[in-house]
Amino acid sequence: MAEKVVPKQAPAFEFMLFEGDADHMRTVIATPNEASPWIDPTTLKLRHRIGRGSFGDVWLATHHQSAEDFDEYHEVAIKMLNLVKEGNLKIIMDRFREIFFKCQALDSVCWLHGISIVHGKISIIMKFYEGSIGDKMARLREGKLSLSDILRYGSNLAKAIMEMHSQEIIVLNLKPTNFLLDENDRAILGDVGIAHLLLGISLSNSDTIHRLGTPNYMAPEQWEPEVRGPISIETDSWGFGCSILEMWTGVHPWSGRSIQQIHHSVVVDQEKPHIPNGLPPEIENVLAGCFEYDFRNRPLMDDILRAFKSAQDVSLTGAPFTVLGMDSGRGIHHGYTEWFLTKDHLREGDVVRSRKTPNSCKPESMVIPEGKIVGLERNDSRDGFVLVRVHRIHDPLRIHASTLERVTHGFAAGDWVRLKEEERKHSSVGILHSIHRDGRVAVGFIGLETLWKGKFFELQMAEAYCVGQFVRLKSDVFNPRFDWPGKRGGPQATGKIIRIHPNGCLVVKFPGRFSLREKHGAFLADPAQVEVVSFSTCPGVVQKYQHLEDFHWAVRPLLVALGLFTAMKLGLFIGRKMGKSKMKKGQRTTTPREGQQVDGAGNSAWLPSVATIIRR
Ligand SMILES: Nc1ncnc2c1ncn2[C@@H]1O[C@H](COP(=O)(O)OP(=O)(O)OP(=O)(O)O)[C@@H](O)[C@H]1O
Repeated sequence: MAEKVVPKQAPAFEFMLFEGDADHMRTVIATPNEASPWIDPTTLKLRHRIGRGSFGDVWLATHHQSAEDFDEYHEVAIKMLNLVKEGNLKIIMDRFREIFFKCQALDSVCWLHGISIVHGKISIIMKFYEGSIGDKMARLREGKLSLSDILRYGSNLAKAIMEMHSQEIIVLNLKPTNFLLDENDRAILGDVGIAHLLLGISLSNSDTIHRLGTPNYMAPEQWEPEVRGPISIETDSWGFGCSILEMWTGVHPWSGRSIQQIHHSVVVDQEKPHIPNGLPPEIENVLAGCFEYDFRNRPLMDDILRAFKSAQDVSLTGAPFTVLGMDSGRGIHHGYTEWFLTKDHLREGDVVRSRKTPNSCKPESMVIPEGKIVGLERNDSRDGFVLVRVHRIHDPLRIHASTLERVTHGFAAGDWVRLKEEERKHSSVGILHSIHRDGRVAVGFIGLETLWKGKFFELQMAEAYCVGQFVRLKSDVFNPRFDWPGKRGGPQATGKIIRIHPNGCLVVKFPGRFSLREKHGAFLADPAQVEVVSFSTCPGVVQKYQHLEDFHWAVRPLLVALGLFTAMKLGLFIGRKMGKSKMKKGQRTTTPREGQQVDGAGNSAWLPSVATIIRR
């Protein structure tokens, strides 16, 4: 490829820098007396392009440094990001500076030299590595890696991603071409969270999907994080799982499908990538967890690393593979995956209550409404029994930790909460994802791409919703966040909750509406904008009947038919009675045939009135 040399002052560069120059940009990203990741673009010389991805191109370049007594240069890789709107430059630079300093301490993550603006594009300057796992796979005949390589690289990468998560960076773009290899054949995480860097920022090509990751590797919540999200560290578990499958099979996940088809499979149909046979059970089990639709049910990188390390140990000793974990049955425990249950470790002194079944609105059925942990059977409460002291029971109860949830400051993960101060940018009602013992909380709200972080005292409990409930828009909501269908002869339709996203977004179907167009369609609702409808809260018979119609569109035609049938029967019965009584009195005035006609006439008089009653 032709060698390119960066001009000292590229015109596009000046244009992108708010009428300024490189010095101006330096002041934007570095405050006085602070080390700066800024690299003067005139010291960079582009050699040739080595990669082209959805976030931009990667170039091999040289970085020149000189002083009076020395002049040296070294090879670097430069990721030139796609153009961003001018107003967003400072935000990205600020975010990069944060990532830059955080990554300096991480040894499994691509070494960053700094940032610059080359040809008007934000350019991340990195160490130049040997190549990527994607490149290595491309060189192999079937594109597959050996199991020992997969286990080794998998451990390297899980550790690297864990390091990123510990710095509160979500990578979001995990795939074999973003896994670099160093001179010791160690896998290094090559993407330092560029998608995270661009969260909430519109690119000039307005391609939002590519802003959020690479479609084949994207988790369900990654497609529309404000609506079906938020994205969280477990979003990376999905991308990691897809990458491991690709290394094992040599085939891209969802290979041959268009972006729209992948979206439909992953988000609408809730399909999971197929896990072929032959992987160690630990790996198969942890990968199955990576593809849980609700990210809270997925394993954390810590769990993934443990599974890879254990499989690596077993494969090194040559012993047969065994399954580790809570029990050999694995999978779902009372509606929660083992990965969900092991996220919070109980400690002595914790206040606990019985864990609700997922989507349950009935806390009153709890075995332990409130208790305090006074002992752990093992030091690690992940997989064991705990002793719980319950008010008015003399001896502590021995209970399995997985059936309990921690209550801190009155809140437990999974509770529905409302912000005390209304927020315009996002819904004020959401689902609590975690509460630390020191009162820090993380909540999923519609309208936010990531978890909202704050303190417990900013929240109050909100009404809980569950699957199967009927809801309608509140009467004072004139501009709902999402479209809501109207009702024939009434203002708002009532729908049934069929799913609840981790941010509290309700997925609602309208079984009371017959529409071929909407046969498979579902609507979304903001929990802050709807109210529950039930028989007990419907005032009066008419409203109760109306609610009955919400259950299925066939209720109304069925009742009309039933009404007509009853009316006919009643008409015939009365007609016959009247005929008989007239015959008894010897006042037969009509022939039986004529009598039937009279009955029929009586019927027709009944019909409209019955039909009117049945109609609302
Ligand atoms: N620091 C680096 N050192 C050496 N080669 C690199 C480096 N970064 C990237 N590459 C090379 O560039 C290739 C493509 O990288 P790039 O990140 O552009 O593509 P991508 O991963 O498909 O896209 P994107 O990350 O934008 O979604 C990699 O497979 C690797 O060969």
